Amino acid sequence: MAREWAMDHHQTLQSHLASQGADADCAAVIEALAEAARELARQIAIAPLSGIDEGAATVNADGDVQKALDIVADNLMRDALRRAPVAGILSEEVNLPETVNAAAPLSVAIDPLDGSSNLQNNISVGTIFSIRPRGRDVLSSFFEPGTAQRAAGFFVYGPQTCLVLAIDHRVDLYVLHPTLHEFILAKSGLRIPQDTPEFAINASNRRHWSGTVRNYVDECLSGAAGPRGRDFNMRWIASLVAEAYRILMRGGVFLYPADSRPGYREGRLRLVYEAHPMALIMEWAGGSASSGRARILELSARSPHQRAPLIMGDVRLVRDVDQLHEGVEPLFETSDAPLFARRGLFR
Ligand SMILES: O=P(O)(O)OC[C@H]1O[C@](O)(COP(=O)(O)O)[C@@H](O)[C@@H]1O
Ligand SMILES: [Mg+2]
Ligand SMILES: [Mg+2]
Repeated sequence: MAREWAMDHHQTLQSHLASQGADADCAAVIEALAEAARELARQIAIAPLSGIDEGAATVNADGDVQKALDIVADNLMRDALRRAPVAGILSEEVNLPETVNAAAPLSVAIDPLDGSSNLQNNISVGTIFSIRPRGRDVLSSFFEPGTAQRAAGFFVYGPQTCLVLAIDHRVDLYVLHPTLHEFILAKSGLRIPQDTPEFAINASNRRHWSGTVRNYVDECLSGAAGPRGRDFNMRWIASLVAEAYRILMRGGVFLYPADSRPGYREGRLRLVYEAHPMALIMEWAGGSASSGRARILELSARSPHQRAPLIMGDVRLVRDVDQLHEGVEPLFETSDAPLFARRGLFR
């Protein structure tokens, strides 16, 4: 007999949200996303991942090459959100936020397919989302700090399709049951395991990093004999959702810092639909997320696709990186950049 998750009496996403008294509008948005994710998981499973049949390459608002599945994912997610109580949608794949129903209470920022630059390798990819109250107008919801988020989460399309959901100050894990076709609660109240000596960074960028980041990684690499006094393990999956999932399961720290390459002076990851939702998930699972100089949840974007450095995971490991930044002038980010102010371009 194969082993299965001890799925909590087959409690579905819908029944669990209702039993926990989740806000009805938030629940409707999450359920709409889950429906789209079920279909996206199915399409990923049958699509060519190699890029062979993809036709002409297009680029998104940020200049990233779009894969055919990026477009499929974007259409599925935005179609689903248009049927939910949503005022506006900001998608990685679209230049400007879309207005859906200006009177609706919530707005959603979304990375429809995260990790897609490595899709051809059949690694885990995912969908990241951030649910926020509608601001004075549709645009302004996306320029609030991350503390304004009502809920956030990500789906992983991997060996198992799952949903990690941060809502009402807890983080729950649901797994898509392959025959019931429902997201079933697998664990409520995830907590990041502490003191796991493990870091994740794309070390091929070492020559572009600041001295601070280089110092931190060198200290980890020097192991038990070095200043951190422990042997560290290293991981790099190149898929943010898979890295975040690993941290929730095993602990450790993830870094995508700013570096000196053109276009990377504020890091690679996008603040509103990558760093903000991951930061909420980390904090509500007992961890933290920082840019090295500020708490990610306190940063506001100056433009929809604003980037930010992201260091996330175990509170103590994130604090070690923050401490190395103390008193060191920013090398790449300028301190007058609106990323460091409370509001940005549209105000
Ligand atoms: O290829 P790099 O520079 O290591 O970057 C990997 C990072 O880029 C991303 O793929 C960016 O996300 P998208 O695939 O949504 O653009 C993250 O998932 C991942 O952490
Ligand atoms: Mg992404
Ligand atoms: Mg993406």
